[in-house]
Amino acid sequence: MPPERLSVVVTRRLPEVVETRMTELFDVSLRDDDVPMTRSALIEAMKTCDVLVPTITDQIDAAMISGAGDRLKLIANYGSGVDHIDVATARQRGILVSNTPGVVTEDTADMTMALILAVTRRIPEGLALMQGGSWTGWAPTALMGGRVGGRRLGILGLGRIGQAVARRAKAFGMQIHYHNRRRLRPEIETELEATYWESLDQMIARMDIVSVNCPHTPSTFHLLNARRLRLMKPSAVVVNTSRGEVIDENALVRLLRDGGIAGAGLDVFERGAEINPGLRELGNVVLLPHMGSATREGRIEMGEKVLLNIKTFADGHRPPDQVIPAML
Ligand SMILES: O=CC(=O)O
Repeated sequence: MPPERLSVVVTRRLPEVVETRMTELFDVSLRDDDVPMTRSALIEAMKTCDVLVPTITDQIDAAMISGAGDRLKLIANYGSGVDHIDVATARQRGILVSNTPGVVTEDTADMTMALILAVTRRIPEGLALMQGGSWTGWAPTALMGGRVGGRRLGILGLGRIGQAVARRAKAFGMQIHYHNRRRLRPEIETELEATYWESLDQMIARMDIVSVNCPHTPSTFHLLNARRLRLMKPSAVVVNTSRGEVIDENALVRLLRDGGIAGAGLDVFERGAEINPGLRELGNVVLLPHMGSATREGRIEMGEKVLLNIKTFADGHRPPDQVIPAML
């Protein structure tokens, strides 16, 4: 008898080639529509499948993991961040968790640069002028933004994505500064010409642009709180392509409204798609719908990573991208 195929539940629509390969390899349940599964549907699925493939739009909390069936052995997340999964409870229950790191690095760094340029060079205002048909021609003082070359960029979290941002920013002539839990090896600092700041407070008080590139964990929740945000220069700009929870969004809105900082570029929000109405009313912010890793190539590579994690597990080994609580 051929070995029984793993039963896999995928919570969202994935790129077609990924879904096709899933179907070839596993006994897979795919979605017809592309809306998040309800909590009760997820709970039901977790009682019967061997592998769950969730995304950031699924909250997989302790109660759901504790109530999962004995069959559930692997939560193979489609995405790099796993802050929506209670990894500690999964570990206690002997359920493995994996993610898709690496393949989102360059695309997310590109989007970070896009946000930095969009905010500092006022691209959305230019776009609105053109779309509104009200542009009357070149003018010496129209839509003057700030030059990025020579500006100090403070990267919060110089991991894979942070380093990719640093390489790009260096090519734009920016000065690279960073704060990280651990100082990086001297050769990396030399390659990036990056200055390390042990004190986040001291760093952000001196930066022209602050880029959030650390993951959201209990220790980075509201790392940029009201007090820290107020340390920033009034001319400074903050961009976030990581997770909304790292910034106290209400405090940020207040600060932007009062002119405490010059602008913000946000691809992620504290309450997901529930955008703080205050943010939408501000002229000095650029908002994107969490599309940092959204390239066709990247989304397929994420799927390939999920497939490899499940396949390796099915073959009796640990998934290559296993996440354990100590990593968070
Ligand atoms: O935000 C996207 C991811 O976590 O991969």
